[in-house]
Amino acid sequence: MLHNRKIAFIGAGSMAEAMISGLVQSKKILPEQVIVTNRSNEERLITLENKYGISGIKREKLQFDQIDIFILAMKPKDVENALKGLKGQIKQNQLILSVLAGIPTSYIEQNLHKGQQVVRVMPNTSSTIGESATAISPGHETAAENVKVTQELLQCIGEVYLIEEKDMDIFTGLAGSGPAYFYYLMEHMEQQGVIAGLDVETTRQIIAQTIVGAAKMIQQQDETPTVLREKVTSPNGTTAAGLKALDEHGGGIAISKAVEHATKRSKEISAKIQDSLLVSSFK
Ligand SMILES: NC(=O)C1=CN([C@@H]2O[C@H](COP(=O)(O)OP(=O)(O)OC[C@H]3O[C@@H](n4cnc5c(N)ncnc54)[C@H](OP(=O)(O)O)[C@@H]3O)[C@@H](O)[C@H]2O)C=CC1
Ligand SMILES: O=C(O)[C@@H]1CCC=N1
Repeated sequence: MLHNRKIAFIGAGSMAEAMISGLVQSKKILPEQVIVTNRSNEERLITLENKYGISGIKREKLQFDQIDIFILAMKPKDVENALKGLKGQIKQNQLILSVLAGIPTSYIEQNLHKGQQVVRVMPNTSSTIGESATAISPGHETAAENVKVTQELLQCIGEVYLIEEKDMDIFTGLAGSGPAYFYYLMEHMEQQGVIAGLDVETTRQIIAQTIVGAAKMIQQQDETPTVLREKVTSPNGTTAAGLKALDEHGGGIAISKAVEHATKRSKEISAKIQDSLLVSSFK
């Protein structure tokens, strides 16, 4: 299904690079199939071109009619301008994927051609190594075949979950932003290893292996996190002391709040963009 399809990233930042890296590494997508463009940073296009063997093309030189799938990868604040520029260049039968947090498919549909097929997707930066947890949610006009194409494409960068669009905010709070919570946790664990006299590189690898092991236990053993946590925790042992400190310092609440606030921010971005659409429809 993906054979020979041309994929163009509109936006060349962190998320575009993570996806490009995963797609090319998967070998299911050839570098020749991938094009990336941005607003103005030509040096960035050259860097991506050299690193991944794809084509970095200035926007004005992009042959829009040669593209099968566009992936919108700019910040939400830039989407209005980006869509204005795109509308005059694309056709109704070209598939649009959007990775933008908080931007509903309806907003993109209303700013492109009538009948434009749009799929909202939420990958994370682990796409870089083919380990993303990615959600997809098709818009109203999107044919089943294009949902399959999207699934097949994004399976190249990790696991894909087909969800209802109303669940995109919580998915973003859990998985889109999720890697950052684990890196934050790792930063704090690492500090303690170094304070205790370990070298930073060794500490980092020990923590990474500990997290990989715990994640694989959840994936491979039919046990809940609670049961697995209890198995680590000996009465009056080291883990009990660590968990007591986590509880006393609000560790559990802090993690819940991180997910809650990221989810809330995704909803706020949606509300803001929908308000702006409402205002412009009254102009
Ligand atoms: N980073 C992450 O972990 C994740 C991000 N996302 C989503 O991905 C999107 C991009 O995020 P991220 O990669 O971090 O952002 P970056 O700031 O790293 O990159 C944004 C890119 O968009 C380009 N751009 C801005 N306006 C336009 C335009 N009108 N036409 C073409 N390109 C344009 C910029 O080009 P230039 O530099 O030339 O201005 C830049 O290349 C966001 O919407 C975010 O919600 C989703 C999941 C995870
Ligand atoms: O921070 C952000 O808004 C983006 C969306 C999910 C991860 N990064």
